[in-house]
Amino acid sequence: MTSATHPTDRPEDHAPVDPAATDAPHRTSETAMERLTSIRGTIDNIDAALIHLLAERFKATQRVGKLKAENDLPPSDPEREKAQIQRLRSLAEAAHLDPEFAEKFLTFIISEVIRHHEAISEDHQRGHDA
Ligand SMILES: C=C(O[C@@H]1C=C(C(=O)O)C=C[C@H]1O)C(=O)O
Repeated sequence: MTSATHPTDRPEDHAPVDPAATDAPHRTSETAMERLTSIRGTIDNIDAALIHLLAERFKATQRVGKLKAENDLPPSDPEREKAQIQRLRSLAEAAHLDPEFAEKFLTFIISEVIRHHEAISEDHQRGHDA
């Protein structure tokens, strides 16, 4: 590979998000506690972003759950899940994240989504039976 434009070789796939994550020489005047506090600030921001992203994802999957219930579609779609797992595993590899962890994380989220879809479907059925 000669160029840096290959999808798995972009600089953003490798650059640390947090400049404080490196041991750059200009940071040596800081105490260890100052560095810890600074890095923890970054961790807190990332955790907040994860919560907001998950909230948006669940809003979208709730819409899918309603659509499926109204159209008699099953709560889960194993083929779609297989494709998502493959995609996230390769994104994880490119980002130097453990693909096993990425798969477990996605599987955990999807299992919660399916639980919601089953509940939406049962509610929908009950509404029609009443
Ligand atoms: C959201 C859907 O429903 C389920 C949940 C999925 C998910 O959380 O990504 C994927 C597939 C389905 O098992 C869907 O079918 O797209």
